[in-house]
Amino acid sequence: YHKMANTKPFTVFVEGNIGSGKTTFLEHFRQFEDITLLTEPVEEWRNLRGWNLLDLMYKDPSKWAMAFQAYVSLTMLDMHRRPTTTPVKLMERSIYSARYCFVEHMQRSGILHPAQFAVLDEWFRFIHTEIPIEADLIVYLKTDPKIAYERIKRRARSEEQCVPLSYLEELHKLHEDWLVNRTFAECPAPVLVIDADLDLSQITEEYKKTEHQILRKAVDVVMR
Ligand SMILES: Cc1cc2cn([C@H]3C[C@H](O)[C@@H](CO)O3)c(=O)nc2[nH]1
Repeated sequence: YHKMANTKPFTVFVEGNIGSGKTTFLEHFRQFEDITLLTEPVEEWRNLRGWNLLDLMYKDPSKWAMAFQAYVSLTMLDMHRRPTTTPVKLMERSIYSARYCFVEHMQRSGILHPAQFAVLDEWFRFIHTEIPIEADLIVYLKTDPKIAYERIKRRARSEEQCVPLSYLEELHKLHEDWLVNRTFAECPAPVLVIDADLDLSQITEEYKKTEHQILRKAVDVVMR
C-alpha cells in the first residue's frame, strides 16, 4: 500500500466480553505491517499518577466506577482520535462498548448513582455528536460466558479474580443486545460475528476468515 497521510484508515473495533480473546485476536494481526493495532490501555487504567483505578473499581465499585469509567472513556477517545498512517486501524473496544456495555451495566445494577450515570451519558452524547468517530467494521468475538470465565481464571489478572460469572453473563447479554439482537442501541458499523469459543488452535482458521474480509475491505478503501 502507499502510505496514506490524510485520508481516514479502514477502522475496525474489536468487541467482546472480558476473556473473549480480543488481545489474542489483535496479536494475530501484528504480522501485517499495514495495520495499526490499538490495544486497550489497561496499563494506563492500572497506573494513573500512581493510582490503580482498575483495582480500586473492582474493590469498591460504588465508590470508583464513576472515576474509572470517566478515565476509560478519555483513554478510548484518545485512541479514536490518534492519527494513523496505515490503511487499516484495529482498535480494542470503543467508546460505544464503554457506554452500551460497561456503563449500561453499572447503571442497571445500581453501581452508578443515576446522577453519575447522567454525567457519563452526557459526556458520551457530546462526544458522539461533536467528534467524528468513524468505524467501518465491528468484529464481535462472541463467547459463552462460562468459557470467558474459565479463561479469566487461567489468565489470572489479579484485579479480575473476584469477577463473578454473573457479571460476565450480564455483559454478554448487553453485547448480544447491542451487536446481534440490535434491541438496545445503534451499531456504528456492520458487525462480523466470530465464534470465539474455539480454542487457540482451531481459532486461527476463524481469524483467517476475518483477515480476508478485513484486508479485502481495506484494499477497497485504499484503492478508492
Ligand atoms: C471501553 C471499556 C473497556 C473496559 C474494560 N473494563 C474492565 C474489564 C476488564 O476487567 C478490564 C480490561 O478490559 O477492564 C471495564 O470495567 N470497563 C470498560 N470500558
